[in-house]
Amino acid sequence: MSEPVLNIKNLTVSFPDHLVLNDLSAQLNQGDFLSVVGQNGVGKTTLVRVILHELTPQHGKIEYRPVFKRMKIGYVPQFRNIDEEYPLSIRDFIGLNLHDSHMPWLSKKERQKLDKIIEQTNLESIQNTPLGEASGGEKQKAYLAQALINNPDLLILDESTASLDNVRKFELLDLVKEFNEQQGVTVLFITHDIELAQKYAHDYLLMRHGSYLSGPISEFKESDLEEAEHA
Ligand SMILES: Nc1ncnc2c1ncn2[C@@H]1O[C@H](COP(=O)(O)OP(=O)(O)OP(=O)(O)O)[C@@H](O)[C@H]1O
Repeated sequence: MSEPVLNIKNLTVSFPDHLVLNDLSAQLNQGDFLSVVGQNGVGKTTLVRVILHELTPQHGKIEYRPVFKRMKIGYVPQFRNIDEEYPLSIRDFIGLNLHDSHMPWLSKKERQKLDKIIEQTNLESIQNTPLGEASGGEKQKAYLAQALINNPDLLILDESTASLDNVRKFELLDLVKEFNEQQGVTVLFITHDIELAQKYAHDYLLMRHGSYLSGPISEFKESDLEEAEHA
């Protein structure tokens, strides 16, 4: 049986004017690919902020496993345009997440790590292109490579495929799937795109205003989402 990575226990988060997360519990095991779905404003980003320690819940907690080491989390944000003048190449941008040495330049080991992730994400031919000149799909791949370079225990995709066309969405998620299946990277995929969740995720967590449904993605019912939308 696979090991738990995140144990979300009875999380409650409220802002001064309203309750956002209401006694939410969920578990993520090593190698899981969980899609978090739900209408705007149900608290998906709030959940990510709690996982990233940016927000403290009023009640409940998240247990990170294994407990004896600091969990490494890779994060791929939603696409946003990067200024054409942005000075770093795709390669240098990916390398920003390397922390092994205190030197301003990369060690041989770090360069090898960088070469490997660039190869694994199919960015070799454009690695020296300025990030600002890359296409939307290439930029998201660069974010993915940067998130994966330190072999994270958990990869969070926060609407990372939104505003990409279908071909680029599939390209990005095919890569994520490879890392999930071949290297056991645990994936938390926040999306509004149910078809994409059904194509790639193993399980779902449907967030509604104050109540939650979860299970294998094969058992996800569109009607549950509609019910949430009309609640
Ligand atoms: N810092 C804050 N102060 C007050 N209210 C907040 C704060 N952050 C989020 N909210 C509110 O909490 C609710 C949940 O927001 P959140 O961004 O988590 O939802 P979401 O499910 O990620 O939505 P979307 O799909 O639109 O990104 C929203 O009503 C939002 O306005």
